[in-house]
Amino acid sequence: MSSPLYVALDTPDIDRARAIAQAVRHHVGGIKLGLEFFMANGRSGVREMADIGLPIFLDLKFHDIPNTVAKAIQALGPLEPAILTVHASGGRSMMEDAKAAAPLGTKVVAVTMLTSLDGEDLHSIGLQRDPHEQVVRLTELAREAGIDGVVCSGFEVAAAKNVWPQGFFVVPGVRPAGGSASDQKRVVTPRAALDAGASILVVGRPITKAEDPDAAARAIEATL
Ligand SMILES: O=c1ccn([C@@H]2O[C@H](COP(=O)(O)O)[C@@H](O)[C@H]2O)c(=O)[nH]1
Repeated sequence: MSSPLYVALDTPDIDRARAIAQAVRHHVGGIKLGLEFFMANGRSGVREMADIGLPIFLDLKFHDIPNTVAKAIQALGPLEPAILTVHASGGRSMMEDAKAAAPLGTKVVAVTMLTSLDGEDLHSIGLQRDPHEQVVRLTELAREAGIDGVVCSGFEVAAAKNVWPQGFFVVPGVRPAGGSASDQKRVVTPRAALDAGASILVVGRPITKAEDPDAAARAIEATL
């Protein structure tokens, strides 16, 4: 069985991204490429990374009207990413159209509440729910829209799975015990995220900023 650990290669430097991917390739299940990488390297950069042979998670977090999101996803179709992301707060129609536009083998997952936010942040944008309620509500909406799963923190994944037992659950905001949270606010350990029901874990800086990324990935894998 392939590892549930996906490494987030958040760099605009494709040579660096390739070098880290090559170093950790035997200890991760896939590569996550986000906005930073995509804005610098575009579709050809994604193709080059796909040549390494690991599944590609293209995390561009689309959030726009349904037509625009669907057309953007159609344009990415030839890349056939294993996973791509939209924001659940874009609404049910947008998620439905995103799924319809995606290649058959691509999982479409919706970000519920960014792991860099906490309850106070929710209130500051006018939402009175707590993170747990917000994640559960948007998970229900994503399930109703017929997409494949959601992104949430390790704190809410068990509750999300409870309302959607067949869903696919992506958990970022993952830190080895004692690791620096940086800009993340809802953080759990890899083991805790998996025990709570994560389908895959996304880990970036604890691996990419380590002196020895391969050793860091191995150490995380050993806890799973
Ligand atoms: O809620 C979310 C959704 C996506 N992310 C992405 O995951 C990685 C996390 O990187 P770290 O360096 O391990 O913090 C990053 O690419 C984010 O864009 C997230 O953190 N939270």
